[in-house]
Amino acid sequence: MISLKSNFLSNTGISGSCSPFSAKQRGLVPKAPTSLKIVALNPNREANGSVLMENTLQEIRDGAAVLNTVAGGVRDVYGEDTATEDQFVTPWSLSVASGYSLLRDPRYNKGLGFSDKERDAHYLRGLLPPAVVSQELQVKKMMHIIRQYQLPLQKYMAMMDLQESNEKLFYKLLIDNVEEMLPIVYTPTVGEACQKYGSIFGRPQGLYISLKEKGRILEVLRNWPEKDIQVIVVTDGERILGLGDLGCQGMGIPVGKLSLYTALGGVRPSACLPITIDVGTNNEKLLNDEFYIGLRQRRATGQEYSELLYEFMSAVKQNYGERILVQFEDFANHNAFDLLAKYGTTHLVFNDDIQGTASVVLAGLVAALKLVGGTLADHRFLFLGAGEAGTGIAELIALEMSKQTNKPAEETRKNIWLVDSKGLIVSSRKESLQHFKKPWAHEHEPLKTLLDAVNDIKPTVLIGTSGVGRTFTKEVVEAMASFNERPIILALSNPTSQSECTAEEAYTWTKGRAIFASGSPFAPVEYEGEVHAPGQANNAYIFPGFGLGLIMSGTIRVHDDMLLAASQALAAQVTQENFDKGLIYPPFSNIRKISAQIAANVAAKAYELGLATRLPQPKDLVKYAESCMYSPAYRNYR
Ligand SMILES: O=C([O-])CC(=O)C(=O)O
Ligand SMILES: [Mg+2]
Repeated sequence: MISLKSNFLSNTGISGSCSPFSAKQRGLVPKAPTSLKIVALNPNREANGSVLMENTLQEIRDGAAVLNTVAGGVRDVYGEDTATEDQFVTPWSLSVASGYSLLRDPRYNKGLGFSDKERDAHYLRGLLPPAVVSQELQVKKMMHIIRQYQLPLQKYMAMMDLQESNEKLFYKLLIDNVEEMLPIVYTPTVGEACQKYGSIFGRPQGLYISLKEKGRILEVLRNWPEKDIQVIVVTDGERILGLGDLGCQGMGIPVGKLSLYTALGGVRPSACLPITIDVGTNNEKLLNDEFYIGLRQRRATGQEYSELLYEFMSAVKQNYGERILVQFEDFANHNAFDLLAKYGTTHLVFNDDIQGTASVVLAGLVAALKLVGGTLADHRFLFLGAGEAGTGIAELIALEMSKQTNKPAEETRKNIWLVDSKGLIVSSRKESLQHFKKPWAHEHEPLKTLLDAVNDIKPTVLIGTSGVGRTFTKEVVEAMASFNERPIILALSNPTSQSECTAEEAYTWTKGRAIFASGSPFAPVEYEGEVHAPGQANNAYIFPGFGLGLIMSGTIRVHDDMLLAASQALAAQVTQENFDKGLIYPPFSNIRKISAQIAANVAAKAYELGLATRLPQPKDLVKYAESCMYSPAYRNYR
């Protein structure tokens, strides 16, 4: 039996679980202007937890008080109890705030979007000025306000305020203006927001689990008002973008990633839970900052760290079940690989920095082949940076090459070279290398600098995953252009300040010949009369659709083939028109359609591998993905 409980319930003291009382006994018709109730009947009692059921419950949570649509099983009982007594065998009740509290409730608030009828029915008369406006006009007005702010951080804060006051308007605005607003709610601005998180936020946006909560994590999870969570994005704040250890202030990242889960991937907001695990920070500046919001101690490591993470992962599974997706985000290398390996076999986990980035970059490379010719195996790849992103991408390219050529990965890896802070990774360094670098230690004389490596290896593709800005120098880029007609240059580190080179540098130094994409967005560049629009090789293309695919199919484990499936789906979305502009990614303006394609491909792979538990498999997975997507349009509250 599903118990449905929302934050409103805790406000009104009405239980969300099955009640032994009849509809009338429970007084389903609101008498006072403090609360209204919706009763949801189980539309499919035999198949508890079925998609039909979940869609129904989702509708309720997403602001639908108009629920006569699904098999007559769910009814709006505002002012009229139309269900017969025996229909209330297994009811759930959901109370929705009315009047003043409704306006303060971000999930249901519509501001001036409330119609006159709704204002009468929901005790809003006089609480709003008389004008009634459409959601479209509200978006237009908000965009007008946001565009007047000079600083990206001001825009970011305006967006966070909107999310806190009118969630549907926030998502509609974000979806309808995705290319303009992505750099605000996401990289690069979210990086600055994290750096200043302590001073700019008052309201909690996610769960904080610190060492203080050790032994009580399950209890903490249960404090979160939403119960039906489908995806968690969790960070421990140790490597926030390329900005390093921001401790507890890393919370901006899970919050931002999850708002993209909804806006780009259509996962409903109430199913998303941002979490920051606070084991301390080694950032001296934060430790000495009197306004720092986290634990004032150096990072716990070793057993203390693993025990907390183990308790967290166990509590998550215990509370939300086998199908909860946990996305690891911005952990430092030394924990990221271990966590993925440790929990990959027991939980539905996904590391966005290792796997999401790999999938998006592979898609871009596959698309780029249309511009440069050849197969993946015909190219040579050189990375600057051998951490999560670098080795993750390298591994996925090697896997794809090995599938295409029928050669073992040990063989295909030989086309891929990595440079770290000590120079080219070569076999003579093997002993002192971290385990994730070892597969890339090929036979070669040691080379100290990136420039030496570029000149020696002569890569066709240069990929920056170093987290260090301006490391693709003029000499490096010019060298790439000297032996490649169209050098592929990907400067992936975030935010913009950490990008290995700018779009302008890439196009200027290659005399307009580069195929360039970056992790953070760059504006189009004009070079000798021609406009070059750089692509954004950011995992935001992948994780929302990837997650949706896992969730909608009830997948219980992530498999590398699903990353390849996501990659293929994304690469297939690049049109001739995009190629003509030198683009290797489709524009973000189509992202919901793209996410549906990715979700469908990922789900299809999950069914093929026997890892999907939601049966039977829907016939048309793309249509199904689209039908699962959250809509930010206002509902009518009758
Ligand atoms: O957040 C982003 O823009 C991409 C990413 O995962 C990272 O840089 O860690
Ligand atoms: Mg990340």
